[in-house]
Amino acid sequence: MHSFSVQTISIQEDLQYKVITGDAPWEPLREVLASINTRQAVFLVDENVFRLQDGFIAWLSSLVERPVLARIPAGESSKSTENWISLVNFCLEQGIDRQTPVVAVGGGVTGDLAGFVAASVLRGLPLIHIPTTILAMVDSSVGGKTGINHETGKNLIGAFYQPRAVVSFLSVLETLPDEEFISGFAEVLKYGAIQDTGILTLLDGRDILQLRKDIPLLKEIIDRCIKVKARVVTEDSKESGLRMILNYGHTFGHAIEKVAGYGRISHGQAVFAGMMAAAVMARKLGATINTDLIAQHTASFIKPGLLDGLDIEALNHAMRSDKKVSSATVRFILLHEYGKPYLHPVEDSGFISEVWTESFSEISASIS
Ligand SMILES: O=C(O)C(=O)C[C@@H](O)[C@H](O)[C@H](O)COP(=O)(O)O
Repeated sequence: MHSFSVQTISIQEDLQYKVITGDAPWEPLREVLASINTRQAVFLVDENVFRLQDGFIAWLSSLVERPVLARIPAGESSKSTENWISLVNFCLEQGIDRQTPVVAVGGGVTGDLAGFVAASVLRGLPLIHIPTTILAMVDSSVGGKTGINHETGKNLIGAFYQPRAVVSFLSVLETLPDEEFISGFAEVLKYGAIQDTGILTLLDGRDILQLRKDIPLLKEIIDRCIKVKARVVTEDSKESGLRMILNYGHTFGHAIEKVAGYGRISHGQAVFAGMMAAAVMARKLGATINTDLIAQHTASFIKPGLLDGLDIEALNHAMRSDKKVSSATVRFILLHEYGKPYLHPVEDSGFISEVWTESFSEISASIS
């Protein structure tokens, strides 16, 4: 028998990249594109951005000699194998090479799908994220999680694939619909719950939509979220441990999205409900948490009836495909207290069902 060893240090392992936010950071974006030294770029653009920001798209296209653009339909159901292969085909029809960057312009759905296209075409094209929603700016564009959904569950097909840069044009938030603006704040509240509890204090007693008018505070909150994410992903890029805390509310939330049918309940709404359920579970395990710091925002996320009719057995079944599952046991991110998250395995599905029932009742009571 012969054996040989291979030591791999891929560009993805050593990649350090900037996450830039600004009203209109055109110069940093030009520098990123120039560093890739290519005349062509593939822009994969959220259809809502095309509709609401056609001038912005025209400017972006003008940054390269040979831009090619494809639209990505809005909504979580766009994260499908059909759309993935359609975009792969589009890229391969453009005469690209391994230096041709994919530029993802849009929200979380666009970033996840376009990121997975970049990760898979020619075994990896340079990726630049230009997030246009709060959710994408503070969360999905940072950290390299890319992928699409499977009938079994959310984000079950994908890759860890880091971008060359993330460049956020805060000016595009002006046309972001209120519902999308609020949805991204589920991830903002998540960062407050798991690490930067000052974020919860900043939002305490505020209507989230007020922040549309308080730009300095909005910028501070966005930067504080990115700072938390950048630190966690730097410490644990492949989610072997610490990074799981970023999944707070998601074990419940992803099950809600799947059972409701992708797109009926937004990721933000589902994660908000998931954080409420995680707080119920933590309380039942003995934690004393002032849930009002999050619960006070319930009416912004959950409209009456939104969660009605979700079958608890189906929710429990959907959880079993969560990527934090180990040895067939579902594992939750819970809080000892705000800022102190931990990973907790639960084998008793009856206990999980009780948590669903109690949290849906609490949510319903707080919005009736
Ligand atoms: O970046 C991470 O790690 C996260 O878990 C961030 C989440 O907010 C985000 O929604 C992510 O896409 C969910 O990841 P998944 O691995 O649970 O599919």
